[in-house]
Amino acid sequence: MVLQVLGLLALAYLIWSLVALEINYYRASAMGIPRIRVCVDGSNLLWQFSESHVWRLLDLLGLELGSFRYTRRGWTTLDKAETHIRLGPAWALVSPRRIYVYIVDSEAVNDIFQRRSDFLRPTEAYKILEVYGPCISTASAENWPRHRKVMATPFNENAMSFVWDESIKQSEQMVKAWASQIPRVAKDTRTVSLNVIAAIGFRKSYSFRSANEAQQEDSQDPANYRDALQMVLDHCIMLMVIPRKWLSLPFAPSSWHKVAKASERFQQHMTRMLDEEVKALNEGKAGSGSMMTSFVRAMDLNQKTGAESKGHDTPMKGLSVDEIFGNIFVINFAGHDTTANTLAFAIMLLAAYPDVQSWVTEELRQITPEQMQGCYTELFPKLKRCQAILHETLRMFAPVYVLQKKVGDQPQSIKLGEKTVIFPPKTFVFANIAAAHAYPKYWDEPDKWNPSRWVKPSGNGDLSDESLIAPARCTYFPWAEGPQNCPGIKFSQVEFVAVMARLLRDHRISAVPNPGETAQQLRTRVLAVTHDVNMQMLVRMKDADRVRVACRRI
Ligand code: HEM
Repeated sequence: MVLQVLGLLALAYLIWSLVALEINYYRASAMGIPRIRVCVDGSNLLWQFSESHVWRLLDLLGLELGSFRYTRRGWTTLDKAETHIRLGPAWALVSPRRIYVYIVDSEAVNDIFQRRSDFLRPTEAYKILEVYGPCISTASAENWPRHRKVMATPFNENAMSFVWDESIKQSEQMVKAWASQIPRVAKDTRTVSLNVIAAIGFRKSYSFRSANEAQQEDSQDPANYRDALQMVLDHCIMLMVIPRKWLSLPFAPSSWHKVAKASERFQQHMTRMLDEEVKALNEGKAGSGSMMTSFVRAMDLNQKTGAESKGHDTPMKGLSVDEIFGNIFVINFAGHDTTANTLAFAIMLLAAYPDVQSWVTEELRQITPEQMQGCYTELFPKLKRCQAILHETLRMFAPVYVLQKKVGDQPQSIKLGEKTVIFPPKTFVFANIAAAHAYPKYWDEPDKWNPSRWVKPSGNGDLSDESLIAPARCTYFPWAEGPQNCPGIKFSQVEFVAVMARLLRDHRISAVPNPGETAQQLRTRVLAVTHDVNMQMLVRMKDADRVRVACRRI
């Protein structure tokens, strides 16, 4: 009986899905762009839990299932520009639940980015980021400018000097550790990135510990800010999906208790920092200069405005305490793995291309190691080849592979070449980063990692006269574009360039060959590891440790 009811329910669900799919397919026809049907929606919870197992099985069986491949999480990173080359600069993926339009056309993408209130960020998809409170990524269209305004100070040029110096310091320690061991590249770049972001957040420098050393010290109670932050970020998916009070239930596994403890510790650190900053502010003192300082100064502005405008319906300014905590978490979350993964990809690619290392070292030999600390303003703009490594790595391995926008209750139109496309209400519109970065119309030999494509030679052989090439608008947008772009652009650029400069000035990275492996086979193996990625939240290598890397002084 129970089985019969379940069977009937499953059948009813199937029929309902097919009908909904056909209705959406028909609605999408009004746009006049190519359409592809998929029987299951990527946001379906049951599918999200089973997706990786289903795909593991299908991969094992070697089955190619036509449009079903568009149900794999992060399929765009595998597809790159292939579907756009076949179907054109815009096409629709239609599921029983929604219509998703993928766009690669640079003018249309730019239009979408500029029209923030027509093409909304689907904040409901980001709600899980509210581990410590509401934040910029989940703010409504009206509230978002208030969050964004407060972000200006922690990312100003003063802060960038600090990012530069801390990144040089961390990479110095990393290179020293690497000289005496086989480094674990992806883990160690995470540590560098974590230490830099923790130093900015807490205005305190932490020593670099390589992954090999850190394995031996695994504390149950991460007492300091950095260790608590590390545990929180390492288990952020768990913290996003399981409420903290469940993690500390008596019968929960001890690993859950550990994560709950770290999360509580992190909150305690933020509360203490907040109290200290409020005290400093009330005493007319300068504060620590950390992110918290600027957030608290903005909070004071809010309180002041609130007091003066009693009885008026003045919109809130600055951030509430919950929003401060929420934003500190989201900045750490958004800034940590994005930069760390990009560094890891770049180091692996450099190991595959020794000639590119020589090219960069040529630039770096113009400065001495002693010149690096305290010289952000002078050095960063000079190091164009180091910046080129970053851009070319992000072109091929952007951590965020699509940018999601959503049409509200009114239809919206965009120009697509000569044509006008009208998106029905509630359509999801995706600016396809992975495709734009691999689109042959925008890039020569898009599959080739070639950092020199970013540098215009000087003509007189003088490296200081070289310049960086700016690609056409919205053909390259790893940090998004327009008003809602990434506030951490400069932060990540400065950190990346500082690490490259310190690493490549006096050292060479190489991949250790397996017995009997030729140089060509080795390069092919390293490149295969960089392309074997997983897309849980961001693009990252599944297992960078499959390539043993050596770092030697030159
Ligand atoms: C290579 C490094 C990075 C890349 C490729 C990157 C990329 C992006 C992208 C594509 C977005 C827009 C997401 C969306 O609209 O859905 C974004 C937003 C954001 N990023 Fe980054 N990011 C990087 C580094 C950083 C760093 C270092 C920080 C901070 C320290 C940071 C903080 C943020 C924040 C707070 C947002 C939300 C902004 C808003 O909602 O207005 N990012 N990032």
